[in-house]
Order: sequence, then structure tokens, then C-alpha cells
Amino acid sequence: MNAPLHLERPVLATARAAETPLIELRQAGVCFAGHEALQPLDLHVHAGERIVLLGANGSGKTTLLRLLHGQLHCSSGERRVPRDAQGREPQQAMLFQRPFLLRLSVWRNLLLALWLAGVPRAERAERAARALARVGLEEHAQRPARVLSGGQQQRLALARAWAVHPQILFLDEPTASLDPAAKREVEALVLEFAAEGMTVLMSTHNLGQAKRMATRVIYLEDGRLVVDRPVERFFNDPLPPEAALFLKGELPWH
Ligand SMILES: Nc1ncnc2c1ncn2[C@@H]1O[C@H](COP(=O)(O)OP(=O)(O)OP(=O)(O)O)[C@@H](O)[C@H]1O
Repeated sequence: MNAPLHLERPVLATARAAETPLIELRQAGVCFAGHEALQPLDLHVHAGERIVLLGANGSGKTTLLRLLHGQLHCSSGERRVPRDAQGREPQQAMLFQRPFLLRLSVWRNLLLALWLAGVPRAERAERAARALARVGLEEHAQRPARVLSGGQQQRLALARAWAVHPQILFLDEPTASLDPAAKREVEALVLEFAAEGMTVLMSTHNLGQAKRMATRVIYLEDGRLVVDRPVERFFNDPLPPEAALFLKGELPWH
């Protein structure tokens, strides 16, 4: 009989055993009014990983992202995050399928985010300008944020996240409503951020995107962690039947 697949560990596990994880879940589960959205699971997130969450609608991807981010509390178990000398968690940012942008200019949306993150006033304009340049939106600074195209809005959301220098970036289906070109632009930016050292956790329904973006893939079904593997092994090795069926159903991927 096969060992339960959710107990598999990524290849780097041995090398990383001594590393302190950025986020650790210990038998952490989430219930909403008696409904078990996420069954208790153990998970370590290490610096530099790009973890992609896969699973059907309602499988628990968003719930897991929000739990890791600290937006949701565990109903059982615990979430541990090492804090710095000031008792702060690592800086984190989260992006959603549809960016939440205020009825302000692109520029003011950025400044507001920097203010909320506690960035001193004297630094805000320079950081905002660098962030806009980073995502190629300099020329749109004075336009109302909400009139930008979907792809531009998501790039603005990325600029807003990048500007506060997060150590961990969470993305919940960030390209689900974008056309292929805009999707590739967002993917390229996220990969650039990751190459600079940002740890990335992302949910998607797009298997091609998981292949392009992930170092590690987690597959969820009905709130249960079924597979947790390095990306090569996820796509090349035999999967448990439910995960194999999911992959088959999602083909062909783009
Ligand atoms: N705030 C909430 N209150 C009650 N139930 C919730 C809440 N958020 C999520 N759920 C339920 O928890 C389960 C997991 O939802 P979740 O949004 O995490 O799934 P998902 O994999 O992200 O789905 P999708 O791919 O559709 O975004 C679902 O049954 C959902 O209805």
C-alpha cells in the first residue's frame, strides 16, 4: 500500500531541515460555521520557494492562502511565524484576481499603500516612482486607476505590493481574468520578484502557469492536502487518482 501522499516532503527537505521556515502550519485547519474548509495540515514555507496551489473550485486554495497570510485564524492547530526583534512578522502582500483599487489616480493609490505600510513621507514619492517604473506604468501615473485595463490594473497591484518590499507575496488567481499577453506580463514580473528573493505563494487553475511558475506544487481536494511535491515530480511522477483525474480534466493547458 502506498504511503499517504500528503506526507511526502519536497526534495530540499533534508537540506532545509535546519532552516527556520518563514511560515509553519501545525495541524492547522479552518472551519466556517461548522463547515470544514481546510482539514488539519502541516506545512512549512521556506524562503525563496514559489509554491503553487492547485485544486478545483472550493477545494480550499484561497482559505489556505489566507491562513498562511494571517488573514484567517486557525480553527484548530497553529500558525507559527518567526518575528523580528521588534516583534513584527515578515512583510507580506497579497494580490487577488481583481485588484482592489481606490477611485484615485494610479500615483495616489501607490502613495496610499506606502502610507498604510508606514513608509516615511520623505521616501514615498521615490518608492512609488520606482515601483511604477518597475512594472512599466510610469506614463499612467496620473490616470484614474480604475480606467486602466485589467492587465495594467494587475501590474499596478504588483507595483503596490513590490513598493512595500514584502518578503512574502501571496497571489490568489492573479491572472484568471487576463488575456494571454497580460497574463505573461504578470507572470514575468512575479518571476523577477522571486529572482530577487521574494517568496511566492500563488493559487491558479492554470496548469501551464503552475509549470512555469512553481518550484513546488500543492494539490488540494475538498479541503484536504493531497499532494505536496517539487514541481518536476508533480508533473512527471504518478499522482494519486484524484489528483491525476484533476490534471486530466484541466487538459489541455495553456
Ligand atoms: N468566509 C467564508 N464563509 C463560509 N464558507 C467559506 C468562506 N470562505 C470559503 N468558504 C468555503 O470554504 C470552501 C473552500 O473555499 P475556497 O474559497 O478556499 O476554495 P478555492 O479552492 O479557493 O475555490 P475557487 O477556486 O473557486 O476560488 C468552500 O466550500 C467555500 O464555500
